Amino acid sequence: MATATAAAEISDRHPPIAVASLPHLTDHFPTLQSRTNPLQNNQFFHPIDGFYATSTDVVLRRIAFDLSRKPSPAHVAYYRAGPRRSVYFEPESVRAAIVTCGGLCPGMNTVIRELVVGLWELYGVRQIHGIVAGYRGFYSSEPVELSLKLVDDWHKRGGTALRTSRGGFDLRRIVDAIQDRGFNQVYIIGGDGTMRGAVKIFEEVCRRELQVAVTGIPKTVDNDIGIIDRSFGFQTAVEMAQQAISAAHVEAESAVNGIGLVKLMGRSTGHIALHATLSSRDVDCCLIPEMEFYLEGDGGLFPFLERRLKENGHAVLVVAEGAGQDTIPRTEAQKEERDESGNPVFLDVGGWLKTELKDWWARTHPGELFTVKYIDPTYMIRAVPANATDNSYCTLLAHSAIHGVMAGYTGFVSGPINGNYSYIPLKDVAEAKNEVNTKDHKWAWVRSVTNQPDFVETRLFDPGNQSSSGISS
Ligand SMILES: Nc1ncnc2c1ncn2[C@@H]1O[C@H](COP(=O)(O)OP(=O)(O)O)[C@@H](O)[C@H]1O
Ligand SMILES: O=P(O)(O)OC[C@H]1O[C@](O)(COP(=O)(O)O)[C@@H](O)[C@@H]1O
Ligand SMILES: [Mg+2]
Repeated sequence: MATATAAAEISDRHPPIAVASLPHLTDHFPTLQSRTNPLQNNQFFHPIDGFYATSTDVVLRRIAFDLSRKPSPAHVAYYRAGPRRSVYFEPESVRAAIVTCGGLCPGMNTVIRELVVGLWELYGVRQIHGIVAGYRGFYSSEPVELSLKLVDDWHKRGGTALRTSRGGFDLRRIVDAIQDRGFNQVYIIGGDGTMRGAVKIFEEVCRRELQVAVTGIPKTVDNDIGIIDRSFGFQTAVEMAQQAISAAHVEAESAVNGIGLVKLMGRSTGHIALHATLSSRDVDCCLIPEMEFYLEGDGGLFPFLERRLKENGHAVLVVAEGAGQDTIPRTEAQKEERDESGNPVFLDVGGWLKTELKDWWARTHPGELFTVKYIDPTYMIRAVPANATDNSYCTLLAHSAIHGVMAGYTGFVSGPINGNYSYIPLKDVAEAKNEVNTKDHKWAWVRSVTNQPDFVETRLFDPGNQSSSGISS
């Protein structure tokens, strides 16, 4: 059969699998003794064949390929997350520290709770400490003792019960505190900035030859962290974003020439705006940081909105906070402004658009009714408890992290890759970005749902404008 031949040819060309190696405590402590995983004697687990993940269980990073293209030199794969048959910690000797850093994200409390529950129930660990208010908490406050009882209902609460902050990353003092307090497992929950900090902590721990496992649990409401499928809390945030879009839609369609304008989170990536647009279907135009746009002239935002107002009487516009930042006029001082973590401070693209829209309408349609209702649900979409899907995701994430640490891995992150929980080198995650690819199918879906201009090629495809496009028949 032709297909069998094709399959044979393909397997001949099948590139080798390159497994991303993970740092392990035995790299620095080769004589460290392993012991049987206490799960073996846990009354709630009956380890059967396949229960323990082994070093040959891997997850492929990419699962979609174009067979007609030259194969890449190797498939990249990551170790599958899960309990290992042997562990490198005696439960009684574990002193775990958990810290949350950066902005809020639905599910942070669930991750903390499940780290405590997993360590306590699965592995019998009792010394679990919460670091208060982000990285600075390592050296500026007393840790809180965490117990099953204390964290019992934390998964129902938004925010982080440990509190969080930006800035305050003092590497020497943080690692001094880890050393002085005798922490040997450090669980760091945070976004891209936090992960970059975690890499430095891991490297310093190695440099000082401390027997400490460091793991990162990626938290980012706007899904800007690469390699993993998505971050926890993202789905919850998209659901909340949709409520804002619905409200904007109601306001817009109840007005005469009404524009509903919603600003959503997304500093450098427009995933929340994109997903909320795709699922809401009320959106006429979605603006994201990965795509430049312009307001007036052929193919611009305003002529497009004018057409929509003429056709439908209203329009809904969704804009990610990082969109248009290069277009909004700003002073030299504003250009330099940074938050405590060093992130650039953005100007309010929603407020700016609202003003520009009003000016444009007053200029071009004097005396005609026009309304812009601007909704900025920024903190509402992230300060809520996680939904059911995100809650179970947080649980698996936390337990995966614990299994990896107990097995002696360090300098790693757990996260789902193509739906399978995996262990990824921390450094790779800290460096990987997850931007919206405006050239791929997902963005094409957005454009097919909204029919919005692409702000680049519109004139080329406008049949009424062929002379200026250079297209000849
Ligand atoms: N490059 C970096 N090196 C070390 N620490 C960093 C770095 N970037 C950010 N941090 C620290 O990580 C923490 C969170 O960073 P931030 O950017 O505010 O949030 P997020 O982790 O959610 O992106 C802060 O304490 C900040 O000082
Ligand atoms: O006012 P804050 O707490 O600095 O938070 C605002 C920022 O936090 C975020 O929600 C998330 O950012 P991080 O992932 O870097 O924490 C951004 O989208 C937003 O600009
Ligand atoms: Mg960030």
